[in-house]
Amino acid sequence: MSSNHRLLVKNAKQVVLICNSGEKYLTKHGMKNLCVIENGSIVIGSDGLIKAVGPAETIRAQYSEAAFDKVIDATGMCVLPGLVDAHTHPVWAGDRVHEFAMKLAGATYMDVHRAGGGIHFTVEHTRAAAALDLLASLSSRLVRMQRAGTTLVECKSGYGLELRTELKMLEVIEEARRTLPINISSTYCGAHAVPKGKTVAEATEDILQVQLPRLKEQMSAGKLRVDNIDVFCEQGVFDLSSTRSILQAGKNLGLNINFHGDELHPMNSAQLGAELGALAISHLEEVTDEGIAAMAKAKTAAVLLPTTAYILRLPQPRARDLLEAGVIVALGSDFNPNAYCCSMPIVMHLACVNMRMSMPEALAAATINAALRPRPLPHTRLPGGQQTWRPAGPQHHAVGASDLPAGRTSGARPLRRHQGQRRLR
Ligand SMILES: N=CN[C@@H](CCC(=O)O)C(=O)O
Ligand SMILES: [Zn+2]
Repeated sequence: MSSNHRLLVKNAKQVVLICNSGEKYLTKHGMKNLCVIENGSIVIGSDGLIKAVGPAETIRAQYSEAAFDKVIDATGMCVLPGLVDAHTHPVWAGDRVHEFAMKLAGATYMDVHRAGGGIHFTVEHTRAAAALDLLASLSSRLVRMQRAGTTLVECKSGYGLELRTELKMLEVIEEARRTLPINISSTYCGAHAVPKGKTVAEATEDILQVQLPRLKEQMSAGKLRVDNIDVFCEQGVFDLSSTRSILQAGKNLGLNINFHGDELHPMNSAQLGAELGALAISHLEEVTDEGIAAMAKAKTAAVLLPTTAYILRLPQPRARDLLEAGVIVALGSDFNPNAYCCSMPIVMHLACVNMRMSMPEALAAATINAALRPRPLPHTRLPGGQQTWRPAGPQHHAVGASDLPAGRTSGARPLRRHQGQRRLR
């Protein structure tokens, strides 16, 4: 073998594969027994994709004639897949540090929200901000995330609550996606709160009749890529029925349903998500046993956010119950002006200490499971050669980010079994 390869990472004490049989997600026992190669090496081809992973001896023999642009001696080190952050609100302006004092003095999240602060405060500042300034602050936040190991991040809009600013936020996310060396899954969250001066019914109508049709236009014209639709389904925000209509309308546009549910009150969001074929539901601090069973059956992922329970002093999400029931459990930082955490390692740490997940479970939740996305069905050609996904549903298998370049992957890459592999417990 004598072609030029981009990189050889050799002699790592451990190469953590997470899984090795092309799994698209892990549950239960699969999350407890991760696949690890002791003393392993990795070859990256000139296209940036992983060409081979295996015991150092095997790779040495197979690639003895190969030339590498770069060689990293990883002796004594552990090689992990890129981390995946499944829930963030990283596009915003306006510092909410003053609310921390209010919360320490006893105000709840909804007290602040009802008093016109919280999301409303951020909406006011984000509406007034220039797109370039939002892009600059988003970029520096994404760089911080990347420095902490994140290679794929879900980014939401949701601080506009009207067409102009929601589009501005999605365009900023699109620009970051196009230009920054981090992978992004983009989420339209126009139903993050009911805007001041509107009722829930009016806000829902605006989303259904104004915002979503315009989003569809922008997507069809190839100006915007949006992957998911989100709603904050909560008492005093969007009720179950308005949540249903917005999510269903998003699904009809081909967006994956990925929404905030059962956070502060049991809303039966989990059951609704399962029924609609949601890809994921975030928070779930107040999920019921019935909701857990429905999510396990529908293969709807639970995105747990340990920073939220920490900062808001909420009950911890029921990670153990979700795991035991066989739900696909993922993790996210919930980075937002109220929970300022860019680091998935800290999120994993909190998940272990406060939610009683094991280290292998937390790693699987922050890699393969957080990269869950629906399998692309046969492409539908749109005018202009653009391609689209068919709507997600529980019948579709999820796939990991396995078509991403090496160093930007989630670890959800099918790998061959090699001698010397073992399970990490
Ligand atoms: N719960 C709703 N949304 C965010 C908080 C957003 C904000 O407070 O600005 C969350 O996921 O925690
Ligand atoms: Zn959120």
